[in-house]
Amino acid sequence: MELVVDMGNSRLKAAVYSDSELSDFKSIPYNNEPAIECLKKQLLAFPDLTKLILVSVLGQGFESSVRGYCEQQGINLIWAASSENAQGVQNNYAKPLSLGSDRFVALVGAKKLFPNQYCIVVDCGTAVTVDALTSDGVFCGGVIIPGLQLWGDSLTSRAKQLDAHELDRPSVLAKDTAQAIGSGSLYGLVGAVEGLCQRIESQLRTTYGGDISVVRLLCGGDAHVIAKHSRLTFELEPHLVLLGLTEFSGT
Ligand SMILES: Nc1ncnc2c1ncn2[C@@H]1O[C@H](COP(=O)(O)OP(=O)(O)OP(=O)(O)O)[C@@H](O)[C@H]1O
Ligand SMILES: CC(C)(CO)[C@@H](O)C(=O)NCCC(=O)O
Ligand SMILES: [K+]
Repeated sequence: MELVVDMGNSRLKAAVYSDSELSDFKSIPYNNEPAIECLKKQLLAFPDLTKLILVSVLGQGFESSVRGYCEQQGINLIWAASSENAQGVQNNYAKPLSLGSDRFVALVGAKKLFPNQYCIVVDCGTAVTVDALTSDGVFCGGVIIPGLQLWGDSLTSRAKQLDAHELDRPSVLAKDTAQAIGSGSLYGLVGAVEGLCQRIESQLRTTYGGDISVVRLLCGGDAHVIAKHSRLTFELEPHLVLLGLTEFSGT
């Protein structure tokens, strides 16, 4: 069987890929463990693993560890990474290889779901990325902002009187500190995502024509909560990166 794995900054996300379907979704925080140990534990749970398709934002040292481990265990590893042009996506970043591989793979996933559409891909993880893709599969650029957890963390780590934030009681008329920070984080991020989508859309219309339609896709750990509170319409695809990884299966 094949496994697709997305090694993010805080969490491992994985799914089994067989018969063109994804199943057995997992999202496991690293907590205080090295990411490689977390990955090894997951792999041990699949003794009949034949192929591992993996994307990582964890750098060169992590990549070497994974390559070494897979070689030692006889696991066929496919390392999905940003490139100038692959899987139907043309990467127009100034330095194409410096684009986060998770962003590239998410764009590949969007291209698979909406092959002939302009797309905006919003990935809501530790960081939030908002990326634009033309109907021809050209990645035209995007932005990076802090993710939901970081909005609150940045305040609680820098302001003495701010010590906690709660995201589960959102109100713009919050009546205690934790609720005020949590609500500010949530509605602030929702507003930021909406504003960025609208700016990108108007730029796409200026460049490619006023009559184009643009699909907005939302993925990542906080996709549901952002979709729930946004007034814009999104295609909710929480596993877009894992879906994008399946396109690397034959490579
Ligand atoms: N099981 C969970 N427990 C707590 N928070 C979660 C959980 N799953 C997702 N989240 C939320 O998801 C966000 C992290 O997103 P996600 O899991 O997509 O990526 P990540 O591994 O943290 O980061 P990256 O963007 O680098 O992939 C956090 O802000 C958190 O609020
Ligand atoms: C932006 C993140 C952290 C999102 O996971 C990741 O894609 C990354 O580390 N990117 C490298 C820098 C870039 O994409 O420009
Ligand atoms: K991610």
